[in-house]
Amino acid sequence: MAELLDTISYPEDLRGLDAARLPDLAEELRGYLLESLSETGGHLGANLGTVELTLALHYTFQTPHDRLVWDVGHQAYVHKLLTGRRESFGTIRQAGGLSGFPKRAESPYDTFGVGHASTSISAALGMAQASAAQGEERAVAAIIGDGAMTAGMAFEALNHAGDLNANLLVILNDNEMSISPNVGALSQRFSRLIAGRWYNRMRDNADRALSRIPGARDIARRAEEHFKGLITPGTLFEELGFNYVGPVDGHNLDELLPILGNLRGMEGPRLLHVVTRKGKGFEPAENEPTKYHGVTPFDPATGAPRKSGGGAPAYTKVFGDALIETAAADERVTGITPAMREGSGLVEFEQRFPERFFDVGIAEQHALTFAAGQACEGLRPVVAIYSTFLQRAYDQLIHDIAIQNLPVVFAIDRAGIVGPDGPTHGGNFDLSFLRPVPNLTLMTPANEVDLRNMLATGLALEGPSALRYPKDKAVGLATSGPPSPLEVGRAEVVREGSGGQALLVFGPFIGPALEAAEERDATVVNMRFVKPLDTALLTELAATHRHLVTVEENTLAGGAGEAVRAFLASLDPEVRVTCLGLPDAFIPQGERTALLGDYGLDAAGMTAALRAHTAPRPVARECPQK
Ligand SMILES: Cc1ncc(C[n+]2csc(CCOP(=O)(O)OP(=O)(O)O)c2C)c(N)n1
Ligand SMILES: CC(=O)[C@@H](O)[C@H](O)COP(=O)(O)O
Ligand SMILES: [Mg+2]
Repeated sequence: MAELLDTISYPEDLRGLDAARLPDLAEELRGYLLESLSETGGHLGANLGTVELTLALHYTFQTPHDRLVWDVGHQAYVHKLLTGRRESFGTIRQAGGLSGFPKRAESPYDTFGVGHASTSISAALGMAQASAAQGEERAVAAIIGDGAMTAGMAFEALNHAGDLNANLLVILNDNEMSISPNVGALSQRFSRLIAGRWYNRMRDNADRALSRIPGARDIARRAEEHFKGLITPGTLFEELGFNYVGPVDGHNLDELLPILGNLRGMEGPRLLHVVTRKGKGFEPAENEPTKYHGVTPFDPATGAPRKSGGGAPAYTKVFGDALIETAAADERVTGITPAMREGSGLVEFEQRFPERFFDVGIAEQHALTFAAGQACEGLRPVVAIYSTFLQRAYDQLIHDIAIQNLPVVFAIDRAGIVGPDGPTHGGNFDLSFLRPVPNLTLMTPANEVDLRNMLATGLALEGPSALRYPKDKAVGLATSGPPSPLEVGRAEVVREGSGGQALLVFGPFIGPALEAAEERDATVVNMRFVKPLDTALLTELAATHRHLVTVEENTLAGGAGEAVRAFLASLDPEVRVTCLGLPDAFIPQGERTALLGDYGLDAAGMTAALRAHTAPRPVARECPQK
């Protein structure tokens, strides 16, 4: 039952409640989250951990006039439930449904579109500065987790906020977790502080004792500030110009409400350090916060997933196993992840090679240049990174790695369509932004055997390389034998056809391509390398094939198909090239297989492309006479 929650559609309804009712509402929200997400899946742990904080924020801040900017935004489901989206909450992360992250187009309460970490303070600072410049009286708060606080961008923003002396509240939601347990020196200091709650009790006891001695409290306060500086990171924030308050219990509304009420009215940069528990109120999630960071539909009674895995391993696991095999054979190999140990398949690698595993936190730029430094000293670093998050370190890839031609291997996961996470997490662009980079070898495995061999290929190169693969199960081939290097720039003819047409696939499309090739007796080629292209094979094909269809799970703009088309245009303009890939758009959220079909990246789409060959060539439009 959620009789209180049923009365709340918007924050003004919430603010009409007596504060004493809020703990009951918190419990109803937790029950609602568990029930709904047990059906749909989603980011469970972080949302259970921010129930009270979200209530307190919408209760004390005059939203939407006041601005709340969520960092990453995966923890903003309660925010959505309280801002007019309870009825549609069951559609979250599904095609046509609510986004899993705050999205400006979705609600005026969603002040900034997020999904990638560590942007909230910058955006909130921009809003605070603009509001002040326009004479708008409004409170602005960024809510950032301890994981997101490990990114350099967060400190760039703190530094600037202190410089501007901006009216900005930063709320650090510290649950000692990223997706994995949080990493970094700052996180360790936070943990000691939280563990050191004795610090607060000791201070309160001393305060009471000294209050009876005139003047003693001032001396003690100064001593305390010094002492606090010795053991709390609050000093770090205070050095950046922030008034640090905390740590406070992020589940205690009696603490949160007055503190947020006071901080809202204060001026200048303030930072409230809030301590929460990821997964709060649901024992399985409290006990295994990493496992319950992102969940598929589950049994709310036990937390067990409704559907078990099974079938061929995901490419992520194929990569993780191959990295272990290559590292076992070559002690120079290291594995580096920017805070995505589980998602990138490195859990077992860390267990096998703890001294060669590096989780650098949410710090993609640092991850790449750290790898560059390792490579300078003869190591063979492998950076395991999602395509979408690699976007954040593009300059490091070019400037620190490619220009110096350093042997860093990029194992790019979640390439192409990601599904429920939607546009902010799409891996649509990596072929386009990597192809122009000199010195870089760019590979698209078509199956698990290719993936293993391409890892070995990259590790054998003296310069940078990248292999990219989707969030999907592998095709299920036997992977006997150790990963072994391929001949760089050589494609694999999978089917010899005599119909004068060919399907050239970049990635795991051989199955649907073979299906589509039957009807017209088309040739099927596993291209394997986007860079360098197998131009010798393309030259050979062009002599006997008058229509080539390229297939890639990447935006067409600047993609692999364009490389093929450019080469053939220079060779024989009469050869027709049809490119299948993603449009010039951000791919919406939805179910991955359905989305692949929507864009013709399946057997039906390839068949249609081959059939179109008989269609008359589009007549070039007459250029209008000047
Ligand atoms: C730039 C970037 N890198 C990685 C991620 C993947 N990611 C999503 S949430 C998360 C952990 C965030 O930890 P924290 O900010 O502490 O939030 P919590 O889940 O603990 O509430 C990570 C690494 C991301 N969203 N953005
Ligand atoms: C919020 C965030 O960025 C991550 O939790 C991301 O959703 C993980 O994606 P996967 O579920 O594909 O690992
Ligand atoms: Mg955290």
